[in-house]
Parts: sequence; structure tokens; C-alpha cells
Amino acid sequence: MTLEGLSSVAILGAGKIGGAFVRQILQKTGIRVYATGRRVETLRGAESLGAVATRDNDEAVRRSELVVIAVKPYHFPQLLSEVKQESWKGKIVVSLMAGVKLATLRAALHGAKVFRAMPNLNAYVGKSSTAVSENLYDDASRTVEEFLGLFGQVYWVPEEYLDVWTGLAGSGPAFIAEVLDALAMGAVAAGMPRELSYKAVLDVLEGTAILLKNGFYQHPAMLRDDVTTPAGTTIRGLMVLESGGVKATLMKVIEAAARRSREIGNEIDSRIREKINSRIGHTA
Ligand SMILES: NC(=O)C1=CN([C@@H]2O[C@H](COP(=O)(O)OP(=O)(O)OC[C@H]3O[C@@H](n4cnc5c(N)ncnc54)[C@H](O)[C@@H]3O)[C@@H](O)[C@H]2O)C=CC1
Ligand SMILES: O=C(O)[C@@H]1CCC=N1
Repeated sequence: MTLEGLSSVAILGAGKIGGAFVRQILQKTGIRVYATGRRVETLRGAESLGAVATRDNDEAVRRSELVVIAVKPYHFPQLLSEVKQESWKGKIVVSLMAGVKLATLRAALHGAKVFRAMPNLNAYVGKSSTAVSENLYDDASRTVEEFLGLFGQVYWVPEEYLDVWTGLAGSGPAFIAEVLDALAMGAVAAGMPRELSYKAVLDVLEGTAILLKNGFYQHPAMLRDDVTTPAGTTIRGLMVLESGGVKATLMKVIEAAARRSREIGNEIDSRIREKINSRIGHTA
């Protein structure tokens, strides 16, 4: 199935990332979107974008060929109890939940073609960097790749990278935002107004990203060296950066975020297995 063959998509949990998906789908395609949520504001927000808003997750799944799971990981067990098992059958399901493993998803969503993806909030403007696992089904994989392409760049990766991807690219916009805020505050400390500092910092980010992305420098360190004049301003700043251990700290930031993604995956896996076992226990 190509994207053109897709008539309806369900976004279960149209919050921040789900809402960004709803927005892009409706801006770029004629696909009907069923958006679910628990709060009135979530439903109204999705409706104002042009989605069919409902609290009924089962109906949204039944009516759609492709289903996106965009609830928080710890809401997944509750979501599962709201959708009949047979409703998942034959559906293409893309989970955006941090940490939740393919094995967990497969155990919970019997008969569905399951994908685990990690986008980021830049999906809101079609600039996400999204990783997805695993490329097992020809047709469904093509559909998923085209679908995720609506939100930005798509990379097929082995599942073992997804927790790291979550720490780096999923959480990344928050880390970058903090760094930008800190740089702008530094300029304020040195005497420049906040608004002007912030504008300058965003321009610096954009230009530096373009230089690096277009291959003008093979490595960020080469760009750094071109900016750094002996006994000039940059080296003084770099010395402070190094003595504050900023580089090591940023490395640890990504490691910690990736570790947390793995932890979440294990926590949710045990909760889902318990749920499945108690279901089996009930029917036995
Ligand atoms: N916010 C981000 O930048 C990113 C988030 N993610 C993942 O996406 C998921 C959602 O994250 P956010 O959008 O930040 O959270 P959010 O809280 O903004 O959105 C989740 C939505 O799901 C709704 N919800 C909860 N239980 C529900 C249920 N049983 N049925 C229907 N709706 C239900 C909530 O009311 C809320 O509107 C998480 O699993 C997160 O790991 C992935 C990539 C980036
Ligand atoms: O903070 C989180 O857990 C989610 C996953 C990636 C971005 N937000």
C-alpha cells in the first residue's frame, strides 16, 4: 500500500507529538485522521485541525489502516484495555512511545504489523529526524516509510539503536533549547538585551547547521578550529567550556537519556507481560 492507498489513520493520544502528526498529515494529504485523547482540550485541538476527534480508541483503530500510538509509555496498558484484541488484526501500527520494545508491542498487539519509531517535536514543521525499526514487511514497510516521511527525515535502524536515538534525537530538541537559552543568557550577562541575544543565537545555530550539513567541514572540530584565533576571543571561551566539563556533561546527558529509555522499556515490558498472563489466567 502506498500513502495514496491509505484512506484513514488513527492517532491514539493526540497530545504534543500526536498533535504535530495530526497537523502535518492534514496539511499534506487527504487522509482522514481519527484522533483520540482523554481531555476535552486535546479533542478540541485535534478537531480544530480537521481530525475526527473521539475518546473511543477501539473505534479509531477499527476504522483505520494505520494506527499511531502516541500516548505516554505508562498509559499503554490502559490504552490496551480500551481496544479489543481483534481490532488490531491486519493493522499497521507505529508506536512512538519511548523505550517500549518491539517484543512488548508484538506480544500485546496480536496480528498487527508493528513498527517502533522515534521522531522528535520538529515533526510539527516537517523537520523531524525519525528512526524506525524494523523493516520486516515489504508493503507495510514502504507505507510506514512514506508516512513517516511526512514529518521529516526517516532512517531505518536496528532496534538496538532506538534507545540511544531517543536520548539523542527524540529528546534532542529540549537539550538544544537549553543550550541556546544558556548562550542567550550569557549574552545578557555580558550586557546585551535578551531579545537581540536570542535572535543572534538562533542565526548562529542555523548557519552552523547549514555549514556542517552541507559538508563544508568534515568534522565539527574543523569548524571550531577555523573560528579560533590564537590568543583571540574564542579560545578564551573554549577554555571556560573545557574547565566546566561541558563536553563531558553533554556526552553524559545523552547516555543518561538513552539509559532511561531502556529502563522504561523494561518497566513497560513487565507490566504488559503481567497483563497478558492475567488474561491467559482468566480464560484458562
Ligand atoms: N513530546 C515529544 O517530543 C516526543 C514524545 N514521544 C513519545 O510520544 C508519546 C507521547 O508524548 P507527548 O506527546 O509528549 O505526550 P502528551 O501527554 O502531550 O500526549 C499524550 C496524549 O495521550 C492522551 N492519552 C493518555 N491515555 C490515553 C488513552 N487511554 N486514550 C487516548 N488518549 C490518551 C493524553 O491525554 C495526551 O493528550 C510518549 O510515549 C513519548 O515517549 C516521542 C518522541 C518525541
Ligand atoms: O521525554 C521523553 O520521554 C519523550 C521521549 C523523547 C522525547 N520526549
